[in-house]
Amino acid sequence: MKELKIRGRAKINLSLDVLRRREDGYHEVKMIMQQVDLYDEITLREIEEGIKLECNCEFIPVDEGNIAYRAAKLIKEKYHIQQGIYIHIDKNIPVAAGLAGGSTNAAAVLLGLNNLWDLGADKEALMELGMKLGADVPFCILGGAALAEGIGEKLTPIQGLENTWVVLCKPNIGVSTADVYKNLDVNKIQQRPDTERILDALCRKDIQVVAGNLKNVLEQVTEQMHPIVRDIKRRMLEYNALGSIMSGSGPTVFGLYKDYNKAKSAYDNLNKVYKQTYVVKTFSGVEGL
Ligand SMILES: C[C@@](CO)(OP(=O)(O)O)[C@H](O)COP(=O)(O)OP(=O)(O)OC[C@H]1O[C@@H](n2ccc(N)nc2=O)[C@H](O)[C@@H]1O
Ligand SMILES: Nc1ncnc2c1ncn2[C@@H]1O[C@H](COP(=O)(O)OP(=O)(O)O)[C@@H](O)[C@H]1O
Repeated sequence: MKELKIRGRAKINLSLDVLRRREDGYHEVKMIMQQVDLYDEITLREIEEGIKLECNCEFIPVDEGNIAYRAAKLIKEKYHIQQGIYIHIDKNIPVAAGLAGGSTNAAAVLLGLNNLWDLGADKEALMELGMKLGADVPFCILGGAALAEGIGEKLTPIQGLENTWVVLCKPNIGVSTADVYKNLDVNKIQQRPDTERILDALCRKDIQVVAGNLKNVLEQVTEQMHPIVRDIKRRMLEYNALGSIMSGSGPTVFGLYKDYNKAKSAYDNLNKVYKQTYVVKTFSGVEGL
């Protein structure tokens, strides 16, 4: 019976703009996504039949409610695979945090099973399949850094933030992405990110300008429900972050640092109050870098 281990990494949004609400309730976005080296480890092991999932974290579903389970089901159906699969998720990424924890598990299952079963699907085909599971799944398959448009599935790979320290801090609350989008009034967005400016600064590797222009239009919505988000952001800046915003629909707030000692000091201070605090590097999408 074959076995494979694969990492599913978290993402942050360096910018997040919402352009309009579509008829189907989804929103058209324009956002800059960046993977970070905080990951869940997924083990895939062949079994006789069916799909069996286990996770070291007791409060996420282990049946069809788990997006990784649904990813395995989808690929088994699409490629008419009879062989069963056991999935183990060793979870490090906080749940319902705005870091694409579930999406990255689904992406890892699609990438891993394609490999384990020699299905020969290219990344594009897997991304198309991933789209059926969630808007963030295609990016988690692509990896690295990208400009995401459409509902998040139209991806253009870009120069990302290299060798940058990221402090992530999640207060002890979970946020539903659907609720945040529901509470957003697209006509009342006051300040939008200057996406082109950030893209240009990324190309020039000018982290100061990137950090100075971070902007997420969902922040205001989540902040209203959970004012603690504003407080963490204020503290992140107090602890010398070059820039700080909320990631995705939140509630995780991240800060960018060039200097490890400053990042570590911010981590030490925030970790005294918020147990789900991490200091990690940006991830370029290539293993071993
Ligand atoms: C906000 C973002 C930013 O990267 O990330 P997270 O906070 O989830 O990490 C994404 O847009 C989230 O993507 P993802 O979490 O995959 O969304 P899905 O599971 O497809 O959708 C969950 C719900 O969010 C809303 N939704 C999602 C994406 C989108 N472009 N417009 C929406 O309105 C829909 O109500 C949908 O039912
Ligand atoms: N493999 C998974 N990992 C994390 N959460 C999952 C998973 N499968 C299903 N979920 C559910 O999806 C919801 C969103 O979790 P998550 O993907 O971590 O949020 P976000 O997209 O904000 O990062 C949670 O309520 C959780 O119970």
